[in-house]
Amino acid sequence: MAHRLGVIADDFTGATDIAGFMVANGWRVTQLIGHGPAEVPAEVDAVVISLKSRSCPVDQAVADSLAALARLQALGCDRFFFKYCSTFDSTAEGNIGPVTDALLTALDQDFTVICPALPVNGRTLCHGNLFVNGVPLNESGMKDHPVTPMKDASLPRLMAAQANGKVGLVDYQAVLAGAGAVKAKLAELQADGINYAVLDTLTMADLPVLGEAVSELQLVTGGSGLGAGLARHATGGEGAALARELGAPDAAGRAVVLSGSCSQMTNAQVAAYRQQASHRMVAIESCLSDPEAYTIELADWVVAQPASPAPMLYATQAPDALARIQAEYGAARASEAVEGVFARIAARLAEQGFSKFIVAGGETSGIVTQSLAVSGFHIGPQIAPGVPWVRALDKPLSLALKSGNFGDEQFFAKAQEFYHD
Ligand SMILES: Nc1ncnc2c1ncn2[C@@H]1O[C@H](COP(=O)(O)OP(=O)(O)O)[C@@H](O)[C@H]1O
Ligand SMILES: O=C(O)[C@@H](O)C(=O)COP(=O)(O)O
Repeated sequence: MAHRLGVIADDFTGATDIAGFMVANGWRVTQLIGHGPAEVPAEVDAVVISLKSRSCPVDQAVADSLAALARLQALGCDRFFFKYCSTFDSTAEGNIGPVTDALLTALDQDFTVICPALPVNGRTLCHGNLFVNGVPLNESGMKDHPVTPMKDASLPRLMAAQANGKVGLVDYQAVLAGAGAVKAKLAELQADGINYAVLDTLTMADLPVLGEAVSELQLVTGGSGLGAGLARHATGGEGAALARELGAPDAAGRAVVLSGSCSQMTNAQVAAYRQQASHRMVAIESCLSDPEAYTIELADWVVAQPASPAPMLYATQAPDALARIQAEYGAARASEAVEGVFARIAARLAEQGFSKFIVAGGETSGIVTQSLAVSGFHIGPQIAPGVPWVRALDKPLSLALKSGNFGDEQFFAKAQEFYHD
């Protein structure tokens, strides 16, 4: 019987990111949310479960990930992929280390790989250090992330700080030498008692090589690039067009843009879209003081705007403004308040017939998707690398869930070019 890959993704944009890349490389993929259906179509090559475990308490992240593992096993998966961010979003407490350790233990394994690289979006790995568009991770915009500011670029150090095992490296020389050399290096590291092997990666062409080298591991961990590599190695890229068709958005029904990311790229996207469409800023004071009334006010505003281009609500702030807000209200309190208002607005607009939600931000996408109560997604065409349109399995709703730093400045407008009758 063919193998089926089970993917445990630590946030919703990450889940659609890897699902989109696997579909673009020829795999048939179903994405499930929370307690979705107990069965998936027989021909599915991979099942992706979207969690919201990136920045929750460690115990909860571990429990949710183990529950997802059990569910994937029940769905016939026999190999597993822990998907985290291409910028390794985590802290010294976790959650990448503890979740990886728990999954290894549950699978009775002691060895896996670490590969967040996604070269098409500028995430590369060299000598174990993670770069974003050529800049070390800790000098990139990720140093100012509201929830997981990244202060180091060394994956061996970042992993060692939050996991129990030992970290080793498969350096780029081995990757250049091909899948056989990578396999040999992995075997050597494992024999030396290493538990996690960081995989250097500089180009998209490296990913099928790595996909081949790790295809027999019970558990791999990393970003959507490695997912693309596994699918490409398995299929040679055949079958992608058919898989994409299922998830394209319908022209019927209204759309809204909800931006809760404060990343550099989202700031640029919001600035560009402000020139093109009706827009309104979400005020933190009102989110905190009277979220119910504010939700109604903002949703009514959206409904009153012209339908096309889709109106935009944004909480997006530049780093200095965000720092002021966080100093005044507390980072966790402020972000929860903003997320709560976006969740309520999405539910209210769906009740009023909105059928397309273009959402910026991983946490924001998670809360919006939960609030729309969908059980899972068909994966559609990619608007930008790592951002496919997805269509709910059980209701007429389409979503574009954009990771903070993905897409170019015209992303919000581009997303609206994919509708079909
Ligand atoms: N104006 C704001 N004030 C405080 N927190 C905010 C503001 N805007 C957004 N946030 C919070 O910042 C976090 C951004 O995370 P996320 O949605 O994952 O975006 P990204 O993908 O860029 O990481 C969310 O929890 C969001 O609610
Ligand atoms: O791997 C990635 O970069 C994305 O899939 C992702 O997880 C990004 O997270 P957010 O920036 O929080 O959306």
